[in-house]
Amino acid sequence: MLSIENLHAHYGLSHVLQGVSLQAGPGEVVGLFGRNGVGKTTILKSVAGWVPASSGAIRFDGVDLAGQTPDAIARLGLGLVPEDRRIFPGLSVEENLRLGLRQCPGRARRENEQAIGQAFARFPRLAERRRQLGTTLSGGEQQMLAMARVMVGTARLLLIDEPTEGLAPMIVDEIFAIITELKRAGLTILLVEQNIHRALDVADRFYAVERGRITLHGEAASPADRARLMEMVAV
Ligand SMILES: Nc1ncnc2c1ncn2[C@@H]1O[C@H](COP(=O)(O)OP(=O)(O)OP(=O)(O)O)[C@@H](O)[C@H]1O
Repeated sequence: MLSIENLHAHYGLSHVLQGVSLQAGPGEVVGLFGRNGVGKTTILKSVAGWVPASSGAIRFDGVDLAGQTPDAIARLGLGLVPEDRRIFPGLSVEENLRLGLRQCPGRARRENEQAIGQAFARFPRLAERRRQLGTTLSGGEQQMLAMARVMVGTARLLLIDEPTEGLAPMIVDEIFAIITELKRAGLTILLVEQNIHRALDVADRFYAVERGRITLHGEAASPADRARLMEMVAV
């Protein structure tokens, strides 16, 4: 479904991704782990077209994503839930949610309304606050809104960047419950998460990143692979 081969990316002269290769199959949850600043976010942003690849290939269902705009990539069915959540402060909760519909311009209005209805049914807290400005939401609610916004589109692959960062433990549970539900619904997910144990409980496989390279990959269910990962990311 997603295949990244020998991806390189730069910020100016800084060579941030130095030959990343990874795969995610249909319906898989794949964890992406590593210390701060090793390039995890840049991998997600390259896939979503927010950061251009210097070289290498990114294919989604066989389609080469090179040179495509973020909007075009989103319309192919790739949804990025960024770390900073990108909730528009001047827009209401519902207006923020409806921005997700821009990714499916050809879809019937009735289907769009159904998707909005389903999102509000799934996130009753957002439904209660639908007319409030996005900025009045708590961090957890903003994260839910960011996830709901990609869910109302036609995304089949979600790229989720540190969804539980800065959230209280109870809300973290809720976010992981949502990710588990998305997995059950058959979505493919590439998940960057500092809370490695929790992420491994929902993931099928994982990759570890060090200085812009993948240095380990393994099965989430394998105690030996988990032990190797924990050894590597331990400070
Ligand atoms: N817009 C940018 N311009 C220049 N350098 C950047 C930019 N964004 C990130 N970097 C640098 O690129 C490197 C990789 O950053 P990236 O955010 O991909 O890492 P990360 O593994 O996701 O880390 P974190 O967990 O801190 O988000 C870091 O050294 C970072 O400082």
